[in-house]
Amino acid sequence: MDNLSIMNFQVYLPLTSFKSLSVMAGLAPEGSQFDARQFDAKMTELLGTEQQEFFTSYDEVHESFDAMGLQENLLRGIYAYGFEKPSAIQQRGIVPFCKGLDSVIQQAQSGTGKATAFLL
Ligand SMILES: Nc1ncnc2c1ncn2[C@@H]1O[C@H](COP(=O)(O)OP(=O)(O)OP(=O)(O)O)[C@@H](O)[C@H]1O
Repeated sequence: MDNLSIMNFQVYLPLTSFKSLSVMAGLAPEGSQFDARQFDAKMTELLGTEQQEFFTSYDEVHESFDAMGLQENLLRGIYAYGFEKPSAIQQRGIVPFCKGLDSVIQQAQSGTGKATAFLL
């Protein structure tokens, strides 16, 4: 099985997805330091701002580190470390991170380069 067939594709969440987290806030266990009212107030404040733009999927695939438009010194570090080609999840996840999207969620089998993508 290759990396692609086991990958659950990344989803980019808009801030509006915090609505569901706000519902979860009511589930904080007794004695928890978590203050659901403060959380709800913060989310209401965030949701009141203009945060309309979001993606539910992301189609761009960068098959080489060169094609990702990374900073020169980062690129040199990657090659100096011995990485020649990004893994499947890296081909899809590094650039959206760099673009500063609100949330990037990726899921893939152990050892496929998730932590490395996050660190880059
Ligand atoms: N593009 C690449 N080329 C070569 N080696 C790589 C590349 N990306 C990651 N690696 C190496 O593969 C190994 C696994 O990478 P990493 O820890 O990022 O995977 P992971 O998906 O986060 O694993 P886990 O789910 O077990 O934490 C590490 O030794 C890492 O240095």
